[in-house]
Amino acid sequence: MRLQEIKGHFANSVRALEQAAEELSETIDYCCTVMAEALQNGNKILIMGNGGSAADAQHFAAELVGRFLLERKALPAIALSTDTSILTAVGNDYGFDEVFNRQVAALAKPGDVVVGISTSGNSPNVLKALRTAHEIGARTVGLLGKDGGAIGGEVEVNLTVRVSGTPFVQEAHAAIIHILCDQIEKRLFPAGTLNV
Ligand SMILES: O=C(CO)[C@@H](O)[C@H](O)[C@H](O)[C@H](O)COP(=O)(O)O
Ligand SMILES: [Zn+2]
Repeated sequence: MRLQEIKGHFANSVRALEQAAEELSETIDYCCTVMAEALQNGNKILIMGNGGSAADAQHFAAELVGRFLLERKALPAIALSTDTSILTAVGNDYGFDEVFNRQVAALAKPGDVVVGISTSGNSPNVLKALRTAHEIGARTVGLLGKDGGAIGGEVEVNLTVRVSGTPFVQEAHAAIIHILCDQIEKRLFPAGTLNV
């Protein structure tokens, strides 16, 4: 019974990856172009999400500021889920729906890329911040799940892994983040040295 459950989880995860490969590869390619062009123009990438997606936001920013596989210069990316003083001050004083919005209002510039990660596509704090990003003139990307939710209807680049089950969506998101990092590095640093 337990082994069936374990294998069932793997099977659902594989299905989420297959769905993403089938339906999202072209949009992922376009997303890489948007991000690579922004970085080439001196803009930055801001990334946010709640819970497991907060961890994904940090993971993505770390790969860009540090490195994914290529030895190359640092790339500007900030996870908006990391500063406990900002999160607690803004959450306490203005409410939880403001924790990312306030940071986007402070940091985003026209031409930056603002990425919202949400498995439901409905987290109000992510949606609000993406609306502000759009008003500022930043490009908006949604790394989403299920039916894409409210965020799916508003972002410029919609990467929705159309499966139910938060863990399986998150597992596909992790793969998409690695693909984005890989492609961004290869496009910006074709002569970069490989570190494996
Ligand atoms: O990692 C998980 C579940 O796998 C949770 O921490 C999950 O991320 C949290 O419940 C989030 O608050 C869900 O938000 P969202 O993905 O719907 O925007
Ligand atoms: Zn999780």
